Amino acid sequence: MILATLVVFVLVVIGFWLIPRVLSRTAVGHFLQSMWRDLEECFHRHQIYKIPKFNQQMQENQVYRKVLTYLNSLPSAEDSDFVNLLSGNNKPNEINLVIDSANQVVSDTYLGSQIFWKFEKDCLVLKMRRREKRRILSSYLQHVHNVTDEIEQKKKEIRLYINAVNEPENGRWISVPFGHPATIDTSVLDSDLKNKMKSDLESFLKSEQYYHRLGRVWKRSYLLYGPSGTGKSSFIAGMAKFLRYDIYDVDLTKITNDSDLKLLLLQTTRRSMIVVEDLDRYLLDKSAAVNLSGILNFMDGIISSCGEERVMVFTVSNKEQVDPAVLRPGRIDVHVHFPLCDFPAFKTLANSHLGLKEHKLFPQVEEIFQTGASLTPAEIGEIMIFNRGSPTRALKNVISALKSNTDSKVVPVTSNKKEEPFRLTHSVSVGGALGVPSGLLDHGGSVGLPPRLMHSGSARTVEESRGSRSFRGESIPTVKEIKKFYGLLKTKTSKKENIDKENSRHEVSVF
Ligand SMILES: Nc1ncnc2c1ncn2[C@@H]1O[C@H](COP(=O)(O)OP(=O)(O)OP(=O)(O)O)[C@@H](O)[C@H]1O
Ligand SMILES: [Mg+2]
Repeated sequence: MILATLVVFVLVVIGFWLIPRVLSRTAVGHFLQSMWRDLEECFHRHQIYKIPKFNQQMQENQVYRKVLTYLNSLPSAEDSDFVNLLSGNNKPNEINLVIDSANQVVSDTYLGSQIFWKFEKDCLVLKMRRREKRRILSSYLQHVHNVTDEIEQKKKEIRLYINAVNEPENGRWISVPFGHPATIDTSVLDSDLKNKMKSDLESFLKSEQYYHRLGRVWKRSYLLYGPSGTGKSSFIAGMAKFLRYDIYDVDLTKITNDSDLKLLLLQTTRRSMIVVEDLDRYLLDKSAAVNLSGILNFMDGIISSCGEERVMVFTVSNKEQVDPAVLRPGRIDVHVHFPLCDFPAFKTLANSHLGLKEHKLFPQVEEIFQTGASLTPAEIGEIMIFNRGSPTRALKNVISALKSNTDSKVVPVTSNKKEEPFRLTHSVSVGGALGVPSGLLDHGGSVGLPPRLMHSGSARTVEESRGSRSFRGESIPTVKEIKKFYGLLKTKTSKKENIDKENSRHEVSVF
């Protein structure tokens, strides 16, 4: 008797444990579940909303499109009975799951409430409990809108816009897909600084409500400053990719007057990055079509006249030469300094360009950096790329170029400007002074330099060739020569080079 009771008890326990598991994995279970759900819903009054595919003018209803995108992103979409597998629009290798629209019901949960979406012919039907609609309807629709926006933003192809001469058919901007490979992570900068920039951009993206609560327009401005070839433009590419914003690259030399500049800005879209490169050089040009007040109006005016969700980025070689009115808090929110290469940056470049984590020549390189020698990351990067077949030769050439830089150094241009007290400034300084080793080139000094650079100025000296540094009778390339050789030089205008080379500090100042 006791044994029989025990057996029954064990069977009951197993039954209770087993049956739900079996049911949850079988079609019978699925059927029973949906029956139960329908039965439960029978006891509630429901509110139905229809979202037609087309509006009264037979144009696509944007709400329908957004809801469809939202539904396809739900985890329950994957579990729905019929799912189509479709290739991506511009990416044939990508496979997307898309709910088959034939009479399917997709359920969603929001703030603890069950919501049902039904696909009908040319419309979507939203069903929710009537007593809950007041509590959740508007915030649920806002949630659908936000999620869809985020998905579309992620999928969006970034475009680069450049201002052309006015063409009535094409407008002021000509655009191309933006395929620059640089990211914030590939920039050789102090990692703390990169993280600060990322979190600054991230918090900007999430701050719409915050800005509006303060009565401020949702926008942020950045000043990237540092010598030519320190990675400012590449960083802009990284920022745009991080934000997934289009870039509007304003070429001020094509602007005819102040109102022309304003009109140009009116034709930009939200969620875009407006970039003005080399602002210092433009402001110094007395024949420029737009003067300082025009630029200030442009910096402020964009906010009110062209909408929100904009990031503005200005680059300058030398911040000291820019009128303080341009840089004041409110016009520029964040200052980012792009320094010359220091030893840690050199090691990062050696790792990424040559695959070197350590090398017997590193101590020599470090010593030379400690003497105060430095080159731009662009200069060091190009030497490494050119010699990537032989890391040792690459390092020897870097050492030679650094040595020549120390030899040809004039009195450092230093700034006495004091930081304003309320700035949050992050600094990483480059250190000391040590001797430079000799006899580092194994194949006659310039082996390993790009061929164009080997004979470009071999007979010239520093005095004869402005900006070209002489080393053992051979010319060491300037960044401009290297860029020209690799087709990297912009045709715009000549650049004032390496003005504040000795000021090798990373800096982010947040106002
Ligand atoms: N900090 C850096 N990190 C990674 N790459 C860099 C860095 N600095 C320069 N480079 C490389 O050097 C080249 C030139 O850089 P970039 O054009 O971004 O410099 P820039 O500061 O904008 O110069 P300019 O003021 O002359 O416009 C690019 O190929 C870039 O990849
Ligand atoms: Mg640049």
